[in-house]
Amino acid sequence: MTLVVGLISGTSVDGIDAALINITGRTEDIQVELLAANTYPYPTDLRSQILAACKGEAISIPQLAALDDAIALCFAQAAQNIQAGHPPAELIGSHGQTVFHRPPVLTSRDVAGNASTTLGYSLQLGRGAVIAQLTNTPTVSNFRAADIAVGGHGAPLVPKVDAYLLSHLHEARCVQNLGGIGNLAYLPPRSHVNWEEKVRGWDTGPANTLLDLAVQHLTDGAQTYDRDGNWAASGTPCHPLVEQWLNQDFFHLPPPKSTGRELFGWEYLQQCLVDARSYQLSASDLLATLTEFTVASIVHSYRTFLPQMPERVFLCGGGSRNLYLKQRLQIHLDIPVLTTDEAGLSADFKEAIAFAVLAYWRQQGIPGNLPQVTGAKQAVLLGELV
Ligand SMILES: Nc1ncnc2c1ncn2[C@@H]1O[C@H](COP(=O)(O)OP(=O)(O)OP(=O)(O)O)[C@@H](O)[C@H]1O
Ligand SMILES: CC(=O)N[C@H]1[C@@H]2OC[C@@H](O2)[C@@H](O)[C@@H]1O[C@H](C)C(=O)O
Repeated sequence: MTLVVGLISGTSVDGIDAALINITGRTEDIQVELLAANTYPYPTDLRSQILAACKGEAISIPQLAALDDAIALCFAQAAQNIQAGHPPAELIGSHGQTVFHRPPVLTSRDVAGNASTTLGYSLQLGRGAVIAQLTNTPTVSNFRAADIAVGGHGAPLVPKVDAYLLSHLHEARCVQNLGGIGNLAYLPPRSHVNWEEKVRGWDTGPANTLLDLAVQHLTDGAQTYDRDGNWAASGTPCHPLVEQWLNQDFFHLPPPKSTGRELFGWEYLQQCLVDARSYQLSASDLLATLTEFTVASIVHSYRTFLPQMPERVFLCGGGSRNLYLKQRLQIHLDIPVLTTDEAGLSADFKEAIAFAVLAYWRQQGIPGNLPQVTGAKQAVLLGELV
């Protein structure tokens, strides 16, 4: 039994998700017990600085260093707070805060069809050495770098954890994360020969980023998201606009693929607002249309790139609490749409749990990436252990 803390702040930049878990077993036989979980919001000023960096605003190297350590300090505090009242954790897995993500780019193809790509780059702030020092606990961080160095996207990394915690003996499942960005893990039945090799995963596009930015725009910053999707539910989606937005190259790229706020961020929303003008949409229609865009991008991704449709879909991430989004997905997919809570794994804290498991695998010498998901040349140990 190993007690591990997992920490992550995702692309929504809404705060640090922390989970304290007990791990037994290794891969096929791994089991996790969630002992404590909480979200610790960033101080407002720090969140603004992070969002500015994500937006691509200029930042000097001394400012970057200060931001890195301010984030590390918050992560260390979260690690300490989540352990209150429990025996001390043996290990911390800290994803950190993504401020930049660039997938590998295809540069050329030779006559035999072999692709040449530039390496991707993904920057997570909140250095692990500082967290290890402040918490006096071995810490694994910088999980994406090793996968990227062997040609992968460095994302998504959670599908291997999903595979061992959420796959079913006889049922093909999808786990759909609805964070700032959406991503899926396709889990074939475990009874299939070599089922692990048939696991798939990729980023589906925006989940909540555009919706959140639109709500902030419509309320002059008074609200940050559409609670339960109530506002969008009072509108009507504009289907021609959704079709137009789905023409974006990203949705037609075959996996492996990953994305971030660099593509589906503030500038993207500005273009959506311009496009929406010709349809004279009300605020609620705009939110319904952006919600439908998220739903359509997921459904298109499943129908185009999955080897077969799953029998059930399990949602996780903040968007799984958006009842309107969930309802629209259910209607379009026409298969049962549940949350991972209903499969025994917290929908709100699954990513934090996953980074605790990935840290544990790093310590145990077990690779954490799935090459068929990230596009890496090989399976590698993920993260740096301090
Ligand atoms: N009750 C709710 N109703 C509607 N939306 C919600 C609700 N709760 C959370 N959300 C949405 O979920 C978002 C946060 O989701 P989450 O914390 O999973 O994202 P993240 O982990 O930052 O992103 P990613 O997985 O892309 O890294 C919020 O910004 C909000 O849009
Ligand atoms: C670079 C980065 O932080 N990517 C995140 C983001 O948020 C969702 C999606 O895009 C996913 O690819 C990834 O996160 C999860 C934790 C993953 O690696 O599986």
